[in-house]
Amino acid sequence: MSSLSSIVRMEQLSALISEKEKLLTDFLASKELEAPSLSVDELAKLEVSPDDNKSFKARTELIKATRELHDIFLGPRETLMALAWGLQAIWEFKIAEAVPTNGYIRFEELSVKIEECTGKTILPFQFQILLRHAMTNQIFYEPQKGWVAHTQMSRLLATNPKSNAWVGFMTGDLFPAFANVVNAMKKSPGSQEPNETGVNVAYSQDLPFYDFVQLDKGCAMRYSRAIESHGSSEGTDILHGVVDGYPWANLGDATVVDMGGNMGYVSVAIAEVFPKLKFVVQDTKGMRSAEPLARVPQSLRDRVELTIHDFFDVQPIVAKAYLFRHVFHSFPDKYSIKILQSLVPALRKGARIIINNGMLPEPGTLSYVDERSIRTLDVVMLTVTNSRERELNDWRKLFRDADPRYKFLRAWKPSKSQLWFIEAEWNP
Ligand SMILES: C[S@@+](CC[C@H](N)C(=O)[O-])C[C@H]1O[C@@H](n2cnc3c(N)ncnc32)[C@H](O)[C@@H]1O
Repeated sequence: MSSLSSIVRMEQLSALISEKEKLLTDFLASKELEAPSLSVDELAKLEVSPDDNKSFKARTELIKATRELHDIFLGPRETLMALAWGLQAIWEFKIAEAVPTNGYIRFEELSVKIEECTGKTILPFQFQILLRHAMTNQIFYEPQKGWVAHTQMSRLLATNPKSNAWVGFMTGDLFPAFANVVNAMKKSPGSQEPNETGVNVAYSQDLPFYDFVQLDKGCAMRYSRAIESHGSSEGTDILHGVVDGYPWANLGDATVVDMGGNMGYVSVAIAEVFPKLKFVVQDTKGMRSAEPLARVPQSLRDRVELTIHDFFDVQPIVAKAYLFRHVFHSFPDKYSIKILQSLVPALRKGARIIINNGMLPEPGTLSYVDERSIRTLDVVMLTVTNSRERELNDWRKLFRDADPRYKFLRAWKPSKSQLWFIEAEWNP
């Protein structure tokens, strides 16, 4: 945050916005690319990849600077109050699905359509309350008084099952947990137990998050799709983060055990590019319904196997490498150490432990977008599992505390990824 006087700061931000905006429009013109828009008839996303170094950086600087300028003009009280309320109702009543993908619909017709599709009664005036508020956040718009149409954001909710699951999981399943994280912190100060969290207080139950999620098939499916959505978002996409980010070919003809591998989409993506690798994807029983099994493409079924294994039990499979993607941030040290110790009986000299996870930075050293993303995830982990993201030295210590025969090898961040690789070797 700048300590400059506000006028100088506003001028500085305005100059930066116009400089970066020019840089981006020149870039788009040079590549004959269109600019994105919130209108559904136009381009959804700015086509700029991390390879276009300057333009990519200009975009993240623009996101930060326009947000800061917006908040300065809006003022602190209004900025605090402008939250995206109402998204839960939009998801629950399937309102986005009821709005035509490319046309308009009246509030009255929407009411009839929702009642037909969901059996739930919402009166036109209630739609007006919810949707006109959502419109202040660019979710839907009103092309003519009394009519509703999609913007890019609302249409995504209607047409992208993973984004839809993300919104449902966050606003439906986890919203009560976020509202109760403070109660959980007051009830069990400093707890490192996975069943003393905001989720436990919110739902008055004693199960750790992952067991709780699996009690209800719908919730388990929303959760899986939501993390898949997270895994395909900017900076965490599997191709750039995992497939290109690790030298998989160096493993040769090898078996990789993907521990806590959920529906197997990470292993599938790696297997598609590295034909010498076989994958055993382990997860808990509740994650093994017919849908995940069917999602392994036929052509890969001899190399990607979805199995059931609890990683707190002794690992039965001897393999060259064990992959943990987005797993350890869900477990406080006490439990992460147990996971690493349960692996020991299967380890042979030289076996690799490959972790793909967020890494906490020194404050202020990342771009605004990347820092916001990892700090948000840190809060989510605290809310649902009493765990946290880790700094580099925390990873070294984790291996040391689990067993001194783990040799920490290296940690690196692939250039197009927000996630890091952390690698250790079994060295008895
Ligand atoms: C955050 S998700 C990560 C999934 C996947 N690796 C990815 O990168 O998207 C954590 C996964 O760990 C699984 N999990 C949680 N507890 C487990 C346990 N005790 N044994 C095996 N898997 C577990 C969950 O079911 C979930 O699929």
